[in-house]
Amino acid sequence: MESMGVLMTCPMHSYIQEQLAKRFNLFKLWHFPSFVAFAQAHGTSVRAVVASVKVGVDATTIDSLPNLQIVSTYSVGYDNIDLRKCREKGIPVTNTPDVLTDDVADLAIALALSLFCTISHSPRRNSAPHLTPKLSGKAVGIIGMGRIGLAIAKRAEAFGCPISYHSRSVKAESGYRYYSNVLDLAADSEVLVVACTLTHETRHIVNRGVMDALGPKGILINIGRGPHVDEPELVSALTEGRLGGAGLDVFEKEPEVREELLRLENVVLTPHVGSDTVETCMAMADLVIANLEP
Ligand SMILES: O=CC(=O)O
Repeated sequence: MESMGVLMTCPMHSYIQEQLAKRFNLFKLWHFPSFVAFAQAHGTSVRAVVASVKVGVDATTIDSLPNLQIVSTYSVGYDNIDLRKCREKGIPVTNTPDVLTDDVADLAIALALSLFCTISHSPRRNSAPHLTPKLSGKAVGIIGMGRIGLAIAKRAEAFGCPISYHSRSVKAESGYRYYSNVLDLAADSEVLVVACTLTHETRHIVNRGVMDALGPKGILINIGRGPHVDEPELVSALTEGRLGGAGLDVFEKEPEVREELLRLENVVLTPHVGSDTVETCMAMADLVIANLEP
């Protein structure tokens, strides 16, 4: 029996590519001159699409694959998949939750720690005596108290940080202080971490008002999605000293990173690598494959 046709939207970690190739009739979209050319030649063979944060699945793609039965994304976020179209066509969408939670939470803490060090280093280059702000004990506000938000909270608690959060609903069992309003959360936080899902409602959830409420000593960490933060406003706030610093793993127009951000000394940047550890990439790949197998 011929194996199922699976389309990968973009290059991913070698392990997932190898594992998919072993089991399925794998098509790599980037080996074709265009999606149209691919769809004309092989569109009817595809029964599954494997997407990632880099290249998702839009309505045109879904409409061009008449035998599509499942979209499986190699990511926890599925904001770049047209869920409405999938729902309309009865196509299930799967993702890779849980297995990457620890890595993303680790990165949020790593960004906060290295950001404090960076802020302390820049004046030191001018040889003026300067003391380091410390992370321990800082009031941490988390936007989004899902799996990742909770894992960040647990880690920050170990640093003696009081934890507050904003999310769609109160998570009473967490025992952390809930804010129904992001502005108030920011005003009462010294470190504000974005860990929520990207939706229409959470786009630019960190706007100028929130940055100003966080203030000149405040630190913003974004391990969610770039569009959660109004980036031009972020650059102004950092440049004008209205915000203390930012640790960013995600950007508004990935893979591009705004020039100004690269030049600022009070930022630490990583190129959307929250789940890029060997163990987690393998676990994510195994989950994608398990989701595809009948
Ligand atoms: O950003 C990474 C993911 O959604 O897995």
